[in-house]
Amino acid sequence: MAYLELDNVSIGFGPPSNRTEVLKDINLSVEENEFVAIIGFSGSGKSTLMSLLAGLQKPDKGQVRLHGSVVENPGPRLGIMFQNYSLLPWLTVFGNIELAVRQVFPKFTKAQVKEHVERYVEMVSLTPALEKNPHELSGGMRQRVSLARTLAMQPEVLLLDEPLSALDALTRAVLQDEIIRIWEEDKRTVVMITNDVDEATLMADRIVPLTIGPAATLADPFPVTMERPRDRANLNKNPEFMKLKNSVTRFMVGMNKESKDLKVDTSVKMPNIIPHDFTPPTRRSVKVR
Ligand SMILES: Nc1ncnc2c1ncn2[C@@H]1O[C@H](COP(=O)(O)OP(=O)(O)OP(=O)(O)O)[C@@H](O)[C@H]1O
Repeated sequence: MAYLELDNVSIGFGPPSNRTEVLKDINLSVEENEFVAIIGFSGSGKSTLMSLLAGLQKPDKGQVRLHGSVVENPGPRLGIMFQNYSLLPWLTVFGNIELAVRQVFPKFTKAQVKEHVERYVEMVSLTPALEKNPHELSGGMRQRVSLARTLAMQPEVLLLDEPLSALDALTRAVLQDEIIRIWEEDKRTVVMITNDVDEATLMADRIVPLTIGPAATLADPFPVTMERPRDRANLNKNPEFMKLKNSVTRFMVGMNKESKDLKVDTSVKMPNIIPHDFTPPTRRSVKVR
Protein backbone atom coordinates (compact mmCIF):
# COMPACT_ATOMS: atom_id res chain seq x y z
CA MET A 1 0.00 0.00 0.00
CA ALA A 2 1.34 3.45 -0.89
CA TYR A 3 1.94 5.84 1.99
CA LEU A 4 0.30 8.91 0.47
CA GLU A 5 -1.92 8.38 -2.51
CA LEU A 6 -3.99 10.34 -4.97
CA ASP A 7 -6.34 7.87 -6.58
CA ASN A 8 -8.01 9.05 -9.79
CA VAL A 9 -8.69 12.50 -8.36
CA SER A 10 -10.58 15.18 -10.29
CA ILE A 11 -11.79 18.61 -9.22
CA GLY A 12 -13.38 21.59 -10.95
CA PHE A 13 -14.92 24.92 -10.02
CA GLY A 14 -18.01 26.85 -11.05
CA PRO A 15 -21.67 25.98 -11.72
CA PRO A 16 -22.47 23.00 -13.98
CA SER A 17 -23.34 25.37 -16.86
CA ASN A 18 -19.92 27.05 -16.72
CA ARG A 19 -17.62 24.59 -15.04
CA THR A 20 -13.86 24.60 -15.31
CA GLU A 21 -12.25 21.24 -14.80
CA VAL A 22 -8.96 22.12 -13.06
CA LEU A 23 -7.48 18.69 -12.29
CA LYS A 24 -8.50 15.47 -14.01
CA ASP A 25 -7.69 11.84 -13.22
CA ILE A 26 -4.69 12.57 -11.03
CA ASN A 27 -2.86 9.46 -9.83
CA LEU A 28 0.18 9.66 -7.57
CA SER A 29 1.72 7.29 -5.04
CA VAL A 30 4.27 8.76 -2.67
CA GLU A 31 6.38 6.36 -0.63
CA GLU A 32 7.17 6.95 3.03
CA ASN A 33 10.24 9.25 3.36
CA GLU A 34 10.17 10.06 -0.34
CA PHE A 35 10.79 13.61 -1.58
CA VAL A 36 8.56 14.37 -4.55
CA ALA A 37 8.70 17.64 -6.49
CA ILE A 38 5.70 18.62 -8.58
CA ILE A 39 6.58 21.04 -11.30
CA GLY A 40 4.11 23.03 -13.35
CA PHE A 41 3.23 26.33 -14.98
CA SER A 42 1.34 29.10 -13.24
CA GLY A 43 -2.40 28.49 -13.10
CA SER A 44 -2.17 24.79 -13.94
CA GLY A 45 -3.64 23.74 -10.58
CA LYS A 46 -0.61 23.15 -8.33
CA SER A 47 -2.06 24.88 -5.26
CA THR A 48 -5.38 23.11 -5.79
CA LEU A 49 -3.49 19.82 -5.80
CA MET A 50 -1.81 20.76 -2.51
CA SER A 51 -5.14 21.70 -0.91
CA LEU A 52 -6.49 18.31 -1.90
CA LEU A 53 -3.46 16.54 -0.38
CA ALA A 54 -3.87 18.54 2.84
CA GLY A 55 -7.58 17.76 3.11
CA LEU A 56 -8.52 21.42 2.72
CA GLN A 57 -10.63 20.66 -0.35
CA LYS A 58 -12.53 17.55 -1.27
CA PRO A 59 -12.15 16.07 -4.75
CA ASP A 60 -15.24 15.81 -6.97
CA LYS A 61 -14.07 12.35 -7.88
CA GLY A 62 -11.46 9.96 -6.50
CA GLN A 63 -9.73 9.80 -3.13
CA VAL A 64 -6.71 11.11 -1.26
CA ARG A 65 -5.37 8.50 1.17
CA LEU A 66 -2.72 8.60 3.88
CA HIS A 67 -1.72 5.17 5.19
CA GLY A 68 -4.84 3.81 3.49
CA SER A 69 -7.25 6.17 5.35
CA VAL A 70 -9.16 8.72 3.30
CA VAL A 71 -8.01 12.29 3.96
CA GLU A 72 -11.20 14.27 4.48
CA ASN A 73 -10.07 17.11 6.73
CA PRO A 74 -6.86 18.94 7.51
CA GLY A 75 -4.91 17.56 10.48
CA PRO A 76 -1.51 17.68 12.15
CA ARG A 77 -0.18 14.69 10.17
CA LEU A 78 -0.23 16.74 6.98
CA GLY A 79 1.56 20.07 7.36
CA ILE A 80 1.03 22.53 4.56
CA MET A 81 3.05 25.64 3.91
CA PHE A 82 1.20 28.03 1.66
CA GLN A 83 2.71 30.19 -1.03
CA ASN A 84 1.13 33.34 0.47
CA TYR A 85 2.55 32.90 4.01
CA SER A 86 -0.88 33.13 5.77
CA LEU A 87 0.54 34.64 8.96
CA LEU A 88 -1.72 36.24 11.56
CA PRO A 89 -0.94 39.97 11.31
CA TRP A 90 -1.63 40.75 14.98
CA LEU A 91 0.87 38.17 16.28
CA THR A 92 4.65 38.41 16.32
CA VAL A 93 6.91 35.87 14.64
CA PHE A 94 7.12 34.07 17.99
CA GLY A 95 3.35 34.29 18.47
CA ASN A 96 2.53 32.91 15.02
CA ILE A 97 4.69 29.85 15.53
CA GLU A 98 3.74 29.47 19.20
CA LEU A 99 0.05 29.24 18.28
CA ALA A 100 0.69 26.35 15.91
CA VAL A 101 3.03 24.58 18.34
CA ARG A 102 0.50 24.80 21.19
CA GLN A 103 -2.18 23.23 18.98
CA VAL A 104 -0.01 20.30 17.96
CA PHE A 105 1.77 19.78 21.32
CA PRO A 106 -0.83 20.74 23.95
CA LYS A 107 1.16 19.02 26.73
CA PHE A 108 4.29 21.14 26.23
CA THR A 109 5.18 23.36 29.19
CA LYS A 110 5.68 27.08 28.61
CA ALA A 111 9.46 26.57 28.66
CA GLN A 112 9.25 23.70 26.16
CA VAL A 113 7.10 25.79 23.78
CA LYS A 114 9.60 28.66 24.00
CA GLU A 115 12.57 26.37 23.38
CA HIS A 116 10.81 24.65 20.46
CA VAL A 117 9.71 27.90 18.77
CA GLU A 118 13.14 29.46 19.16
CA ARG A 119 14.84 26.40 17.68
CA TYR A 120 12.84 26.62 14.46
CA VAL A 121 13.15 30.42 14.25
CA GLU A 122 16.90 30.01 14.59
CA MET A 123 16.82 27.38 11.84
CA VAL A 124 15.47 29.90 9.35
CA SER A 125 17.85 32.61 10.66
CA LEU A 126 15.14 34.88 12.01
CA THR A 127 16.08 35.12 15.70
CA PRO A 128 16.57 38.94 15.49
CA ALA A 129 12.98 39.24 14.17
CA LEU A 130 11.38 37.08 16.88
CA GLU A 131 9.29 39.94 18.33
CA LYS A 132 8.41 41.59 15.02
CA ASN A 133 4.95 41.55 13.47
CA PRO A 134 4.46 40.30 9.86
CA HIS A 135 4.04 43.83 8.45
CA GLU A 136 7.57 44.66 9.64
CA LEU A 137 9.06 41.80 7.62
CA SER A 138 10.02 41.45 3.97
CA GLY A 139 8.24 38.91 1.76
CA GLY A 140 11.18 36.53 2.02
CA MET A 141 11.23 36.82 5.82
CA ARG A 142 7.51 36.07 5.99
CA GLN A 143 8.08 33.02 3.83
CA ARG A 144 10.75 31.85 6.29
CA VAL A 145 8.39 32.34 9.25
CA SER A 146 5.79 30.30 7.42
CA LEU A 147 8.33 27.56 6.74
CA ALA A 148 9.49 27.57 10.39
CA ARG A 149 5.88 27.30 11.55
CA THR A 150 5.20 24.28 9.30
CA LEU A 151 8.45 22.57 10.33
CA ALA A 152 7.83 23.27 14.03
CA MET A 153 4.58 21.33 13.84
CA GLN A 154 6.65 18.27 12.85
CA PRO A 155 4.04 16.78 10.54
CA GLU A 156 4.53 13.32 9.02
CA VAL A 157 4.11 14.81 5.56
CA LEU A 158 5.40 18.22 4.58
CA LEU A 159 3.38 19.81 1.81
CA LEU A 160 5.37 22.77 0.55
CA ASP A 161 3.68 25.04 -1.99
CA GLU A 162 6.50 26.98 -3.66
CA PRO A 163 8.12 27.48 -0.25
CA LEU A 164 11.12 29.46 -1.46
CA SER A 165 9.71 31.48 -4.34
CA ALA A 166 9.99 34.90 -2.62
CA LEU A 167 13.59 34.46 -1.55
CA ASP A 168 16.80 35.80 -3.02
CA ALA A 169 19.13 33.18 -4.54
CA LEU A 170 21.45 32.99 -1.52
CA THR A 171 18.74 32.58 1.14
CA ARG A 172 17.01 30.18 -1.18
CA ALA A 173 20.10 27.99 -1.35
CA VAL A 174 20.46 28.05 2.47
CA LEU A 175 16.84 27.00 2.98
CA GLN A 176 16.97 24.34 0.26
CA ASP A 177 19.83 22.77 2.21
CA GLU A 178 17.91 23.22 5.47
CA ILE A 179 14.81 21.48 4.10
CA ILE A 180 16.93 18.61 2.79
CA ARG A 181 18.71 18.32 6.15
CA ILE A 182 15.42 18.23 8.10
CA TRP A 183 13.96 15.72 5.65
CA GLU A 184 17.03 13.46 5.96
CA GLU A 185 17.36 13.73 9.76
CA ASP A 186 13.70 13.49 10.71
CA LYS A 187 12.76 11.07 7.94
CA ARG A 188 9.73 12.94 6.70
CA THR A 189 7.79 12.59 3.49
CA VAL A 190 7.83 15.73 1.37
CA VAL A 191 5.69 16.87 -1.54
CA MET A 192 7.01 20.18 -2.80
CA ILE A 193 5.66 22.36 -5.55
CA THR A 194 8.11 24.40 -7.50
CA ASN A 195 8.48 26.01 -10.89
CA ASP A 196 12.27 25.84 -10.68
CA VAL A 197 13.75 22.85 -12.51
CA ASP A 198 17.17 23.24 -10.80
CA GLU A 199 15.55 23.26 -7.38
CA ALA A 200 13.49 20.15 -8.16
CA THR A 201 16.53 18.32 -9.54
CA LEU A 202 18.71 19.25 -6.58
CA MET A 203 16.19 18.33 -3.90
CA ALA A 204 13.83 15.59 -5.04
CA ASP A 205 13.84 11.83 -5.48
CA ARG A 206 11.28 12.19 -8.23
CA ILE A 207 10.05 15.08 -10.38
CA VAL A 208 6.43 14.87 -11.51
CA PRO A 209 5.27 17.37 -14.15
CA LEU A 210 1.74 18.72 -13.98
CA THR A 211 0.37 19.27 -17.47
CA ILE A 212 -1.09 22.59 -18.54
CA GLY A 213 -4.74 23.10 -17.59
CA PRO A 214 -7.66 23.09 -17.83
CA ALA A 215 -8.08 19.45 -16.83
CA ALA A 216 -4.42 19.21 -15.89
CA THR A 217 -3.04 15.83 -15.00
CA LEU A 218 0.28 14.38 -13.89
CA ALA A 219 2.69 13.31 -16.61
CA ASP A 220 5.20 10.46 -16.30
CA PRO A 221 7.69 11.17 -13.51
CA PHE A 222 11.41 11.77 -13.92
CA PRO A 223 13.32 9.77 -11.28
CA VAL A 224 16.30 11.63 -9.78
CA THR A 225 18.91 8.97 -9.07
CA MET A 226 21.84 11.25 -8.21
CA GLU A 227 23.56 10.22 -5.01
CA ARG A 228 23.04 12.19 -1.81
CA PRO A 229 24.38 14.39 -0.39
CA ARG A 230 24.29 16.31 -3.65
CA ASP A 231 27.13 18.70 -4.15
CA ARG A 232 25.47 22.03 -4.92
CA ALA A 233 28.78 23.73 -5.78
CA ASN A 234 29.54 21.29 -8.60
CA LEU A 235 26.06 20.59 -9.91
CA ASN A 236 26.66 22.29 -13.22
CA LYS A 237 29.64 19.97 -13.77
CA ASN A 238 27.61 16.87 -12.91
CA PRO A 239 26.58 15.22 -16.21
CA GLU A 240 23.67 13.39 -14.58
CA PHE A 241 22.29 16.66 -13.19
CA MET A 242 22.69 18.46 -16.52
CA LYS A 243 21.08 15.64 -18.49
CA LEU A 244 18.08 15.39 -16.20
CA LYS A 245 17.66 19.15 -15.98
CA ASN A 246 17.68 19.38 -19.78
CA SER A 247 15.18 16.53 -20.16
CA VAL A 248 12.73 18.09 -17.68
CA THR A 249 13.13 21.56 -19.17
CA ARG A 250 12.66 20.24 -22.71
CA PHE A 251 9.54 18.37 -21.63
CA MET A 252 8.03 21.45 -19.95
CA VAL A 253 8.89 23.78 -22.84
CA GLY A 254 7.50 21.26 -25.36
CA MET A 255 4.27 20.98 -23.38
CA ASN A 256 3.92 24.75 -23.30
CA LYS A 257 4.45 25.02 -27.04
CA GLU A 258 1.97 22.22 -27.75
CA SER A 259 -0.66 23.91 -25.60
CA LYS A 260 -0.15 27.23 -27.43
CA ASP A 261 -0.40 25.51 -30.83
CA LEU A 262 -3.69 23.95 -29.79
CA LYS A 263 -5.23 27.28 -28.79
CA VAL A 264 -7.91 28.43 -31.26
CA ASP A 265 -7.68 31.99 -32.55
CA THR A 266 -10.65 33.63 -30.84
CA SER A 267 -10.10 37.17 -32.18
CA VAL A 268 -13.19 38.49 -34.00
CA LYS A 269 -12.96 40.65 -37.10
CA MET A 270 -15.33 43.62 -36.70
CA PRO A 271 -17.42 44.63 -39.75
CA ASN A 272 -16.75 48.09 -41.15
CA ILE A 273 -20.00 49.75 -39.95
CA ILE A 274 -20.61 53.51 -39.83
CA PRO A 275 -23.17 54.54 -37.16
CA HIS A 276 -26.34 56.21 -38.38
CA ASP A 277 -26.97 59.76 -37.09
CA PHE A 278 -30.52 60.07 -35.66
CA THR A 279 -30.35 63.74 -34.56
CA PRO A 280 -32.61 66.09 -36.58
CA PRO A 281 -30.69 67.70 -39.46
CA THR A 282 -31.14 71.21 -37.94
CA ARG A 283 -29.33 70.29 -34.70
CA ARG A 284 -26.42 68.49 -36.29
CA SER A 285 -23.11 70.11 -35.42
CA VAL A 286 -20.86 67.38 -36.72
CA LYS A 287 -21.32 65.90 -40.11
CA VAL A 288 -21.40 62.11 -40.01
CA ARG A 289 -20.66 60.40 -43.26
N1 LIG B 1 -11.86 28.18 -5.24
C1 LIG B 1 -11.77 28.35 -6.54
N2 LIG B 1 -12.84 28.77 -7.28
C2 LIG B 1 -12.76 28.92 -8.61
N3 LIG B 1 -11.63 28.69 -9.34
C3 LIG B 1 -10.55 28.30 -8.67
C4 LIG B 1 -10.54 28.11 -7.25
N4 LIG B 1 -9.31 27.70 -6.88
C5 LIG B 1 -8.58 27.64 -8.01
N5 LIG B 1 -9.31 27.99 -9.09
C6 LIG B 1 -8.86 28.03 -10.49
O1 LIG B 1 -8.13 26.85 -10.71
C7 LIG B 1 -7.02 27.10 -11.56
C8 LIG B 1 -5.75 26.61 -10.89
O2 LIG B 1 -5.49 27.41 -9.75
P1 LIG B 1 -4.25 27.11 -8.77
O3 LIG B 1 -4.15 28.23 -7.79
O4 LIG B 1 -4.39 25.74 -8.23
O5 LIG B 1 -3.04 27.16 -9.82
P2 LIG B 1 -1.46 27.22 -9.55
O6 LIG B 1 -0.85 26.29 -10.53
O7 LIG B 1 -1.17 27.01 -8.12
O8 LIG B 1 -1.14 28.72 -9.96
P3 LIG B 1 0.05 29.70 -9.45
O9 LIG B 1 1.34 28.99 -9.73
O10 LIG B 1 -0.13 30.91 -10.30
O11 LIG B 1 -0.18 29.94 -7.99
C9 LIG B 1 -7.02 28.59 -11.86
O12 LIG B 1 -7.63 28.78 -13.12
C10 LIG B 1 -7.89 29.17 -10.76
O13 LIG B 1 -8.57 30.30 -11.21
